[in-house]
Amino acid sequence: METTRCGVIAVVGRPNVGKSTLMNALVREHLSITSSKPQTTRHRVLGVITETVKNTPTQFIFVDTPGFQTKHSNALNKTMNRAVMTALADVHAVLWVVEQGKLTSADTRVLELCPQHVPLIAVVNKVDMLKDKGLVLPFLQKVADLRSFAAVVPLSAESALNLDALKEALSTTLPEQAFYYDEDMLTDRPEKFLAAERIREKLFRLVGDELPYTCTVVIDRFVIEEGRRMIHASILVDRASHKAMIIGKGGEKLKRIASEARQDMERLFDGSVHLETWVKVRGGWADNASVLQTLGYD
Ligand SMILES: Nc1nc2c(ncn2[C@@H]2O[C@H](COP(=O)(O)OP(=O)(O)OP(=O)(O)O)[C@@H](O)[C@H]2O)c(=O)[nH]1
Repeated sequence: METTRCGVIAVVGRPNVGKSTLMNALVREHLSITSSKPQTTRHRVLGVITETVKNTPTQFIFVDTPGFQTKHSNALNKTMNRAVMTALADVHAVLWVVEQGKLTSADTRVLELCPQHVPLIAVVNKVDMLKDKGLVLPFLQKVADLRSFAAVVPLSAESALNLDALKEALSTTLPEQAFYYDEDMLTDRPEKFLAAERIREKLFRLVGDELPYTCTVVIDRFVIEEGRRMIHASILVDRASHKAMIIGKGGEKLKRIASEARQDMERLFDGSVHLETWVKVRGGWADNASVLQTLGYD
């Protein structure tokens, strides 16, 4: 039988270093949502890609994780931190992502959580931002000195620069074993989840920095009628003032959020989508563990 490699890889790092952008670039699909606001990622999302690397068919199963939180300690953040720890407990390799030129105590704290017995690769992201590429070398050395890494790989997730080098380094750390999933599998998440995430991404991107990170999206209805996905979604916010912020003047903002989210969904699902969205006020949900469970934060 032909040799194959397959493994689960956790993508960890402090908020905003580009973990979700990296996973999307690696699987070449916009699966995990991204924005310039820290804490965009709240759930574990699997991204799967199967391809031949160094003549060996290899299945990479990436687990994108929320950025590890050290600043706030509400129930939502505790749940997110637990998701990071769970992701790390049972993997074949770990990608620890940092931003070029910036090594903070939050980065090293995440590094300390990475298990010693699992191959660890340091990814130095956002190298496209460097005008003088020579500057990256001392930074790579600084990172390499922190621990015995299987590799230290500089790249740009956004510009898809040096991703092949990462896949090559990563593939050799994965065990020789049969694939876990079909070769065309992309994610373990259902369409309903991906739909809610698309809306949440637009919220993060289109509503200004004043948008409280506690707002969330719930899909109330998701049915397929004559090949068309009919989706009803509620955006849950803490206060009436947040609701006004999202709806915008004359409803313009909400219209744009829904329209851009619908277009993304049509691309992702490869089919027509009818989307209706409402904004509802539900106070204090980010601090309420049982509400979090109802909303699917596992
Ligand atoms: N210039 C540049 N920006 C990047 C790159 N990768 C990611 N970014 C930007 O960095 C920001 C954060 O990216 P995300 O992928 O959401 O980061 P994350 O680590 O998943 O963030 P959390 O969800 O907070 O944990 C976004 O504005 C991205 O566009 C890169 O290679 N180059």
